Amino acid sequence: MVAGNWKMNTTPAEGAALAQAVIEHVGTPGTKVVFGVPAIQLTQIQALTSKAPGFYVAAQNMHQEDSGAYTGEISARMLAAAGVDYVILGHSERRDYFGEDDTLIHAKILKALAAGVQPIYCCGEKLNIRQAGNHEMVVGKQIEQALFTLEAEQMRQVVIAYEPVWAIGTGVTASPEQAQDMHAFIRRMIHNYFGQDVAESTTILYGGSVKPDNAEELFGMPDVDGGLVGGASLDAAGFAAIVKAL
Ligand SMILES: O=C[C@H](O)COP(=O)(O)O
Repeated sequence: MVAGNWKMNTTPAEGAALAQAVIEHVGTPGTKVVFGVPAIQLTQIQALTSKAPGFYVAAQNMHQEDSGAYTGEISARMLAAAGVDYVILGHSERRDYFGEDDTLIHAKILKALAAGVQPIYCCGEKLNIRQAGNHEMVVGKQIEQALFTLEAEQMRQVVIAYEPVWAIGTGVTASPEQAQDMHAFIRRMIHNYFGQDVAESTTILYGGSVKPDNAEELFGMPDVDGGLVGGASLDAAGFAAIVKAL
């Protein structure tokens, strides 16, 4: 899978043009291609992807309750009813700027699964944690808290995105070996808790300064199943090149 996270970029007109251009550049993809778009564009991009085999649409966030007095929020039920396929949960920007922790993210994951929207669960360590050599401990705890009460059948619906925070939007990407080591660690954790079958079928994406010129090397690592792409997903030709690298 290659998922683009547009974050808070593009107007509806710009978003429609971007998605259309990517679809034209890529043609029929040999992998799943996901557009993670601003909420206001979900129905519009869904209308495009529903006619383009291999393309899907993702929300960038949702609320953990079904409905109620939560001004400004969107529920999993609404996403499902709008035909949204995936929802990005636990992105480091949600954790840092909106105070989301793994208890809250876990609640959101359960709601998304119950509604039939597949979570793309983001985890990853900050630079000081990596420098102290504690990255496996921190990411391990994130995985455990967010995912380790799910049933195996629920876990099969979850996509994991490992995004070292120090690589997001910085131009500094993890080396292919650093990405592989962490992905293998995450897959071992999934294996130990959910068993081999689930571990092998779980898609683990790498995110953090993925660009057309480093995608092939990163995606070439055995446990890297694709990417969650931020900045480079806003350029149609560049994003298409990343899709083709996979
Ligand atoms: O969700 C995507 C990540 O935050 C990566 O962003 P980036 O590719 O701009 O580093």
